[in-house]
Amino acid sequence: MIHTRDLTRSFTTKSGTVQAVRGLTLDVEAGELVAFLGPNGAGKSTSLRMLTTLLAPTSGSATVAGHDVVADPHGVRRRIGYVGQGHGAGYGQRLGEELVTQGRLYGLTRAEARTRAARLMADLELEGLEKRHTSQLSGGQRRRLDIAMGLIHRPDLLFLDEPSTGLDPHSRANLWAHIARLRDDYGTTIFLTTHYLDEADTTAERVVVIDHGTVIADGTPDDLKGKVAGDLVTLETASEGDARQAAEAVAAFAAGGSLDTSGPTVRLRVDRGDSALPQILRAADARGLELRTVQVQRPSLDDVFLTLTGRSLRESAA
Ligand SMILES: Nc1ncnc2c1ncn2[C@@H]1O[C@H](COP(=O)(O)OP(=O)(O)OP(=O)(O)O)[C@@H](O)[C@H]1O
Repeated sequence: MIHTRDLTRSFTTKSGTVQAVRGLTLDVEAGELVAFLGPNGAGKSTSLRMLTTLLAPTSGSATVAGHDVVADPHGVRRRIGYVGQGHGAGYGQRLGEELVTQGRLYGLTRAEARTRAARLMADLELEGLEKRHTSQLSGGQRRRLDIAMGLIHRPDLLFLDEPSTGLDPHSRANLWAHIARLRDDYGTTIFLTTHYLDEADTTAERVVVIDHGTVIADGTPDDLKGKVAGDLVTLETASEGDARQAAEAVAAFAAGGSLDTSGPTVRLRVDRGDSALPQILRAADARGLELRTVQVQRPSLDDVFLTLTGRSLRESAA
């Protein structure tokens, strides 16, 4: 559905050339729900703008929904929906009219546009708001209207740029449920950016992390947590001296040497907590060390992000 090879984009500014995207190579298959993550300035928007034909690449190639973004931008546009960060809907119209007008712009007949609008209003819980002016909608309703606008022509692929930003937690949860359902009910491929890693974690089955214009990680949230951050094992011993001994005993299990002690507590990252734990317990036992508590925590996607980019996405969003 999306195939890019060495896609680059640079900008010439007064102070020199900015390489916004450098060699993006990516394959997304039909029906995937992919979260595209990266710190500020990583090149997400520039990539999205190239994939949606709003910006020409400097070099490299990309086919989106079967059409080349440079040779056949109209072909791409007919098959995709794009919901940007700003609101797509105008302010003067009523919600129902807005959707029908959008459908007409995509070449649907008025009857088709009406049927489709009614269906989308039902799917996105906008029923009963048909006559409401778009300026009188809540943030969540507006965002769902934006998504309905992006879907009116039944695209195979939907790009969403920060779909849930600015919404309260309840509306965000609702919106994500809608997004996941779109994929499940219609097989729509979804490619989105977000600053909410916990939401990407629960909704997207694939996460692509970009930094400095290139992909630095690509996998399921679980893969990335295992490979990149590792599980955190916390051992609570009886004393600081015991902690030092325990640290020595278990040092060999720490992935990439990530082990620290603080007071009677030892913390280490391991590739897989479930298989490392019995070995850690045996090693402590062999030295006659008493462990008061043992905890294994799966890392969050934020831990993965921090390990990969040296920045938390929350910091970078601030
Ligand atoms: N029109 C432009 N002219 C010059 N530089 C640009 C232009 N657009 C983007 N850039 C630069 O390219 C780099 C990538 O920007 P981009 O907007 O793609 O990042 P992003 O990952 O979307 O960031 P954010 O999360 O802040 O939206 C940044 O250094 C940015 O300043």
